[in-house]
Amino acid sequence: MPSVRRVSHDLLERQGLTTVFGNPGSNELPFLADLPDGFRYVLGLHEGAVVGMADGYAQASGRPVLVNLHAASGSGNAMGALTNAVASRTPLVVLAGQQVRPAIGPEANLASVDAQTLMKPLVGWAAEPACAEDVPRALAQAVFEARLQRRPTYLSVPYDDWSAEVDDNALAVLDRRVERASVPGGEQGRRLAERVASAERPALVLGGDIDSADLFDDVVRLAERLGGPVWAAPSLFRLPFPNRHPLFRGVLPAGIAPVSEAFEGHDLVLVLGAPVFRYHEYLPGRYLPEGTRLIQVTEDASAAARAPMGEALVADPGAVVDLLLTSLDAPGEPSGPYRPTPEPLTADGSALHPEQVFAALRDELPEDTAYVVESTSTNAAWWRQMDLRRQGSYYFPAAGGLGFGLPGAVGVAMAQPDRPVVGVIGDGSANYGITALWTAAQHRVPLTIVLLRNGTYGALRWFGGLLGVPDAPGLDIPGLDFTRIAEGYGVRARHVGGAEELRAVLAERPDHPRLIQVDTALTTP
Ligand SMILES: Cc1ncc(Cn2c(C)c(CCOP(=O)(O)OP(=O)(O)O)sc2=O)c(N)n1
Ligand SMILES: [Ca+2]
Repeated sequence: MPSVRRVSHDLLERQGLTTVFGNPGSNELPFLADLPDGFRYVLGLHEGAVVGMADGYAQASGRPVLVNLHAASGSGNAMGALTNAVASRTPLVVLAGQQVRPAIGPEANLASVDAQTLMKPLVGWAAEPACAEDVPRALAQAVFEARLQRRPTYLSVPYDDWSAEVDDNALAVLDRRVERASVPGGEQGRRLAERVASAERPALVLGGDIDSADLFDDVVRLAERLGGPVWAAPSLFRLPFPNRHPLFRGVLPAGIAPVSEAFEGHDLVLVLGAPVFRYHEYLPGRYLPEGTRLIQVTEDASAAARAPMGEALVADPGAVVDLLLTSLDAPGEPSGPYRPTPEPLTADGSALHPEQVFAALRDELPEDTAYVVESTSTNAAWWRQMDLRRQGSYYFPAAGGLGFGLPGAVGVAMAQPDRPVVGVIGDGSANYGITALWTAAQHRVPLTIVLLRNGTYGALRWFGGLLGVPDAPGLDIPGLDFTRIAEGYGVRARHVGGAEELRAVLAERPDHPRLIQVDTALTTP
């Protein structure tokens, strides 16, 4: 009879989870034994980097990804990075090792006490099978839950289960096919189409799911058909619309009152592929202006259930976009030229203004470059200078948890080896996932990291002013040299002084990872 391990490896192979991101402990070794050909194990030196890389890889490949972590200590290290994966609705399957069952209750060393509770409420589903024979089915459930709910799942498996033998019943899970299909048909579809068609001043709000679901070009057609303004939903982690398109009004401010002000004068706000809304600063006010109706379309039932206002339709946004494009008879036409980019601001002294760095990226890198950004005081500069017009062009930590950027860039580059990938990372953020540089070097990932060094936690300086704590301690991070840190992890690095030198270096196309450090002036987010 086959072993739990053999059946589980077979299941993972059939479900396409053959790239495993991990950091092993002794509990995990029995699962890793006899990994079949075709499996690729990508080692990260810290679990935060492991999950960040897996998150980037899963987002860029559009497929669930297996993450193999050590019991409580490894799973605990992964929590911060998991907050981003939860917010970006990334389907990660986290498989953690566990002590043998008789050793869990007495809390022997490496026992993960109450393992499936440890990761809640972060993961959408967590379990520890009651017996070895149930492991293949539980693993299949973890994969299907992650894929259906688009949320990380967690499975804790005692390490002696993998060698246990299973009967033919356990093999039944190998042929399972589990899919979701939700298209608003009949009366639901007609009513929605009429509401949108009859709106006099509609506005569109687009979420990260639009980019994740590769609807980037479809929503441009829909927006040009509707003719109204388009916003990106607050707390943007993927770009859902060309940022210089004449209809694009930018990212909605993350406060209740300013969002309501933005909707003034619109009789219908159609929200596609976003929660309503992921506010940030607490700025109380009316949720919606008088006379404005909001309809949210999302396949995330929890997001639909928890929204504080408006109507919600739990459906596939892609199917709704198709429905509206078919039913709206307004011909629609391109809405004029894309907005030109302004001259980049400059800074006093030797440091560059972030806008000069971003203008160099825009001018010197190919149009299909994918950017993974984690620099929290330069968002305004970034959107003033960048001109992104392709699906999958922009990734940002979805829950604002630092430590996604650098590992995420490695993961995106591994998933899309034929696309230029650039990480734009602050000197504060870089430290939360720095060990991913080693993995990039080991796998010779073609990747450019642009390290913005302003010597401080710039965004917190700005928040300090906002919150009346201008002289908060612990905000300066002087003396970091990421060229030497990177070289220590095996990644070639250089410091560039001026804009022209930066442009010349960016124009090179190395086939290996590199880090470019540039001193930048502090700006406000
Ligand atoms: C895991 C984690 N720790 C701490 C923070 C708090 N934090 C921190 C520490 C920021 C400063 C980031 O500094 P940076 O150098 O990366 O970028 P800027 O200088 O452009 O702000 S922004 C922010 O929210 C966080 N978001 N996530
Ligand atoms: Ca900084």
